[in-house]
Amino acid sequence: MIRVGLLGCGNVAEVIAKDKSGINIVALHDAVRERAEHLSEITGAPAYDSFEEFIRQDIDIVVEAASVFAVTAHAEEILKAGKDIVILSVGALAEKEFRDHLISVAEKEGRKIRIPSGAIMGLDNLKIGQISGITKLLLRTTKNPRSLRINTGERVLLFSGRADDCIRQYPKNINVAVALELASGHEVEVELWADPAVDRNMHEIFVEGEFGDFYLKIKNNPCPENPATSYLAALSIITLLNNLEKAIIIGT
Ligand SMILES: NC(=O)C1=CN([C@@H]2O[C@H](COP(=O)(O)OP(=O)(O)OC[C@H]3O[C@@H](n4cnc5c(N)ncnc54)[C@H](OP(=O)(O)O)[C@@H]3O)[C@@H](O)[C@H]2O)C=CC1
Ligand SMILES: O=C([O-])CC(=O)C(=O)O
Repeated sequence: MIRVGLLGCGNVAEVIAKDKSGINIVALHDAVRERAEHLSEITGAPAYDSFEEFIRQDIDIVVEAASVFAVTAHAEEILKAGKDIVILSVGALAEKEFRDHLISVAEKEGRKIRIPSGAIMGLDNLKIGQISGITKLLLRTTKNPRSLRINTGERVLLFSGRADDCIRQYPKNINVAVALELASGHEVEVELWADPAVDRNMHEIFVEGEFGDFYLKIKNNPCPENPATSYLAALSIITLLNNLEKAIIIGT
């Protein structure tokens, strides 16, 4: 059974920890000790105060659900320790130099970097952009101002531009833009809106290309303790882990 280490023990990790589908969590680490200890009570897995101690454990795959900064700080070491990694804070890979370096480390070590679909649908077939022309790729994300930690009584456009610039400004809110970019192999135009009238995290994706066009709108329920994070992101990781060893792979 695959041995999973959780790097980051916040909202997403708690949903994973409480899942009953048989995920084998063997080690926990969080910058905030109490959070790792809380998940230790739920899972029975030990919580490690230091990352170095955590990564020495007998783990097959580390699930990162911490922060963009955690990926920058630890992803290379995780791969070099002989473990695969699931990266939810995929915004860390917006920087091409870092991304290429990490991929070359994974290749050298014979390990895999897995990017879950996270808070959106449609990432699977968008990979056709790697072999076929895409002429438009726009992500319009709308969240309640509370999620974005701002105060406004009306709908307001906070950002319009490139994904790498947006994730630099909103590292906890727009990882999906970078996931879209990596899947499709194309730059994504990003709009980030704050709207007090919405209570769910909404992502609209507009794509046009040689294949035709599609429009996708998803209205995500937030995680219980963190309105910025969609519950779907945690479900996406649980599903990824459950499918790792299956003989049939569904979706592009
Ligand atoms: N790709 C996608 O579609 C999605 C990506 N995300 C991303 O997933 C991540 C997890 O989300 P969520 O569970 O809601 O976040 P939370 O803030 O609830 O939990 C993250 C935990 O990780 C800790 N942490 C942060 N950096 C480090 C580090 N370097 N080493 C150890 N622990 C660390 C945090 O501590 P502290 O509070 O002190 O920082 C916090 O306890 C976020 O980066 C979020 O932006 C979320 C949803 C969708
Ligand atoms: O959870 C969401 O809706 C999306 C999100 O925070 C992110 O992409 O970082």
